[in-house]
Amino acid sequence: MRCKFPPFIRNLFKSTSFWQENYLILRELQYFPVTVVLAIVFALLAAAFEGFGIGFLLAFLQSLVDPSGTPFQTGIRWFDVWVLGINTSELSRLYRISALILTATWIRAVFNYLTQVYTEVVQSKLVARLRQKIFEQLQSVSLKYFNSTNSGELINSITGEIKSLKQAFALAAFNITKGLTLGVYTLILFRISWVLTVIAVLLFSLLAVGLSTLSKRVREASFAVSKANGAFTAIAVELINGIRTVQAFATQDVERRRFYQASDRVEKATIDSVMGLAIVRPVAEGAATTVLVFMIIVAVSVFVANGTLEVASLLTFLFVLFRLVPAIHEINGNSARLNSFRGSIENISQVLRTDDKPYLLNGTKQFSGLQKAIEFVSVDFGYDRDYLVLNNVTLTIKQGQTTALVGASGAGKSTLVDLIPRFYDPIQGQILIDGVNLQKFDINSVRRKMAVVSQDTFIFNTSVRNNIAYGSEADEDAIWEAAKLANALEFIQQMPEGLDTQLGDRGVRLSGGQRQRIAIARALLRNPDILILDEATSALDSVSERLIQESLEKLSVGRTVIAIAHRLSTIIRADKVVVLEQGRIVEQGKYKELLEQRGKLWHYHQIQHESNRLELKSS
Ligand SMILES: Nc1ncnc2c1ncn2[C@@H]1O[C@H](COP(=O)(O)OP(=O)(O)OP(=O)(O)O)[C@@H](O)[C@H]1O
Repeated sequence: MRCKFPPFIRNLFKSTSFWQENYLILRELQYFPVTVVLAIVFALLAAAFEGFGIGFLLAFLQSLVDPSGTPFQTGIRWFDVWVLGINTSELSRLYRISALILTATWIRAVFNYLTQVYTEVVQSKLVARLRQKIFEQLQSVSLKYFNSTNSGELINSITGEIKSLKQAFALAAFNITKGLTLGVYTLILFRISWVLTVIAVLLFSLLAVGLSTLSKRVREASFAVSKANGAFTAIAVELINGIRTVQAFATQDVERRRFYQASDRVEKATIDSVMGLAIVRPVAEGAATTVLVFMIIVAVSVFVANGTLEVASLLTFLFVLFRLVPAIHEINGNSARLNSFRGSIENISQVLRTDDKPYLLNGTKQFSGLQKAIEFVSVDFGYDRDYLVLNNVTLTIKQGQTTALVGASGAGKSTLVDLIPRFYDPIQGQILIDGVNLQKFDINSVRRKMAVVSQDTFIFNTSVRNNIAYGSEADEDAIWEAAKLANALEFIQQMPEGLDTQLGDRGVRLSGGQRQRIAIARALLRNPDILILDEATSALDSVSERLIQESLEKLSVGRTVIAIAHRLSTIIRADKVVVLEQGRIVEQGKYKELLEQRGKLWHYHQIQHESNRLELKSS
């Protein structure tokens, strides 16, 4: 079981604006609290030992400058006597202090190492969790979201932006550990001379305020970098996916321009961001060194001159200050770089946000199989609220029957079918399964009883075997049997490695007809209750068509079939034909009856009959 931070710690975090800005990312840290706490504890210990080292250095300098003076003491009796040896000789004390400085330094080095290791572990765990979180987000969000989101931009978020976020986290972790050391330095300075420390803190704070204005520019530029990267990835993905079309249309010049422009925009945005970033470091270094020199002058000319500061203390003060200034440089530089990653952090937060995305509210009822019918009751649907693609659709799809959908391109056939696996939900009306609202069902239990066969079926870049068995745990024999029933046996056997042949990206190594037969074999293994057939629109040769038709008939036996038909010849035997026109059902009934009515179906029939006749004549 995973343990989380106690509620009071979570509430403490939640109230800060930093937390609110980064909440969606930082909240993932709660899933590995032990690692986070260990990283912080090691960082604290490293800082503490840095402090001890410097404390002992002060003792060392005091012993050097004033060997006969009062020996350095911590106030802890046993430590002062046994470890510091306050009752021993000057030389022995010097050796003991040197040994302590060395011990503190080595222990600090070990804790520094552990801090680094643990922050790396936290980073990697955080990034892994964020990737999983994005996966879960993309799985749970409704398909509507993908209609309005560019896949290239999402790819950029999962790859590039996540990588930047990891870098950002590394910088933040570094700053926190350095910040702790800085805190220890300030405490030491405070002990040596509080007046000088107050002056130093004031001056460095002023410096930090000045630098934050510069950092703001970097932060803004980072948003432009993220945006340009997203747009560039989108164009690159589109170019690769559409390479055949680009070459076929000889539009390489247009695409080159688009690609180069997007690439130029990334370059420009990155240069802008880097320019802003580059200013911060030299300005910070120059200003900090000025403060440092000013502090030395004040310390020597005022505090040492009037005797309020011993030479040993001054030396330690300056030593700490010399260590402090580069630490401040690093923190400032890192903060500026961190700002240059703000765009990426914002980008990931945007993907993870749940309040601005459409979600499918899942039901709990388990679907065990269709008993009576799927009913559409006065269903309205539109991808945009102001344009209905389905208008007042009322339809009964009876169990065990074949229902065919016919209509012109764009009439809404695919959309109607997409509402059954709840890719989208109706805007008005409802869909009932055996009299129960579809939304009451656990949607995966419904989807598991469904299969879709179309020429667009997605083929994964893996073997024929894995593509056929996709979503089922079928054994070798069952896969061969499905391939045989799907009339895919012959071409699979002819492939160089049979079932183990890799099908390439999106199945590029398959013909349209072969792809469809793989889809049929896949559907057969799934043994679906409800089968959706989206007939191929592209022309297949008559042998392929016959093979596919034959295997579809085998697949359809005993199932509830919803077929989107483009060729009327394939649906003559359907139990019901539904004619859609501009999202409305204009006719439904048996094929023969509808023809006799001489309505819309008859009209389509005439057109197809005529074109078939012309085709025959020309051949
Ligand atoms: N994802 C989408 N986002 C926005 N509009 C869409 C989307 N898919 C389809 N449409 C629109 O919805 C309408 C119906 O499309 P649909 O794909 O359902 O028609 P169809 O009858 O299946 O057409 P075809 O026979 O050409 O496949 C069309 O006007 C189409 O532009």
